[in-house]
Amino acid sequence: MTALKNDTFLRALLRQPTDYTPVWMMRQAGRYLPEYRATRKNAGSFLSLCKNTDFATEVTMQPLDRYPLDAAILFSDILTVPDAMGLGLYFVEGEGPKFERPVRDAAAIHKLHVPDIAADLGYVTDAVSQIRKTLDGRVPLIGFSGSPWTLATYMVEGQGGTDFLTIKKMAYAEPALLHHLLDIIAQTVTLYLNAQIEAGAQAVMIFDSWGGALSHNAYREFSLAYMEKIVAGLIKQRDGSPVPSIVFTKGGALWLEAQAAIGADALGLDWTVDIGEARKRVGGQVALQGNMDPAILLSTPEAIEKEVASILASYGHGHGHVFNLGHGITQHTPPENAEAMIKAVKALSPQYHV
Ligand SMILES: Cc1c2[nH]c(c1CCC(=O)O)Cc1[nH]c(c(CCC(=O)O)c1C)Cc1[nH]c(c(CCC(=O)O)c1C)Cc1[nH]c(c(C)c1CCC(=O)O)C2
Repeated sequence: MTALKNDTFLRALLRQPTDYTPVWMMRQAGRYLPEYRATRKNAGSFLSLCKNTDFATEVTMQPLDRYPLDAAILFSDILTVPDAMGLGLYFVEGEGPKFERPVRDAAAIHKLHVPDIAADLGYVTDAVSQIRKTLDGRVPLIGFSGSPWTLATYMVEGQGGTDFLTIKKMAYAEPALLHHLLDIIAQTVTLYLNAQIEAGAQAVMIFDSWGGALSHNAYREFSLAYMEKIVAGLIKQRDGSPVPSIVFTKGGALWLEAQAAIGADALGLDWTVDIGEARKRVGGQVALQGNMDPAILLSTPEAIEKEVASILASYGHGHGHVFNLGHGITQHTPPENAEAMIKAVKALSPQYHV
């Protein structure tokens, strides 16, 4: 494989010196880009974009061809994992992801097993290999998965964005049953991330999008403990290079100290926390990724530059910061506003690295 021409992102995750603060955006390949909407139309649906290697590669590259980003992220979805477990993923336009066969009781959960990654998720690792070839060392490729807790919320509730009462009732009334489910998912996610690493992923991110819905104690028991197991099970690249890991609990900024102790290299931050404060709390242990409110990208280039300057200044001098949004970019973002953010990071960050 070609040597990396730009390893700024990987160095920042390992808190090594860089010349500037690297930047990428969660959901950087997506509906805010007209070229994404065109490819999606050709593919017919979002899932056929994910399942076709050429389409997945094409949309992964689209934001990189437009902007000077420092990382690529595999185009896929966290819900490929429960789909591979047989739950029947589908998308309803305007309503988001759903499952035909949610697992709500002991009978359904006891029927689940760890899928055969090569057979059932081979389309994902094929995409990883093809994207690596297409990138040709331009920037590193991020592989990803959902956290066991976040995947379990979709599997038990049957859809996202609910009040989580079905799964929370299970957590409090039948904790052993939920632990059994989380354990199967954690085993699957470990194998899945390692298969992505074998196929060429150079960093991995675990999206715990719904961890913030848990209580202080339940978060540790039902979400963080499983992410800790996964991180401990991750392998290195074929050539022995480390694969930095990023753990992102949306709504989890109150618990950064606990997150910093699980062995991941970096923590993702949403916009509810001041990044300078977060650095004071955990910066000696982990790199930090974040944390601009994606809604700021709906404003003006001037407002965007001001916010970029404020986040960079708050993190301050030194290494270990990866600039990103605090959650995925929204589909209503004007592409030129994303460009204004990326350019501002490139222009304003070198002063913090001298
Ligand atoms: C919770 C979650 C999901 N998927 C994901 C998460 C975790 C991150 C988060 O909290 O947002 C992760 C994800 N989903 C997608 C990526 C691709 C890589 C990237 O560019 O970051 C990643 C990393 C593509 C996608 N995943 C999805 C889209 C939009 C699909 C489309 O083209 O219609 C994209 C680009 C679909 C999806 N998939 C999911 C949701 C809630 C939706 C949105 C549904 C909607 O808005 O209609 C589940």
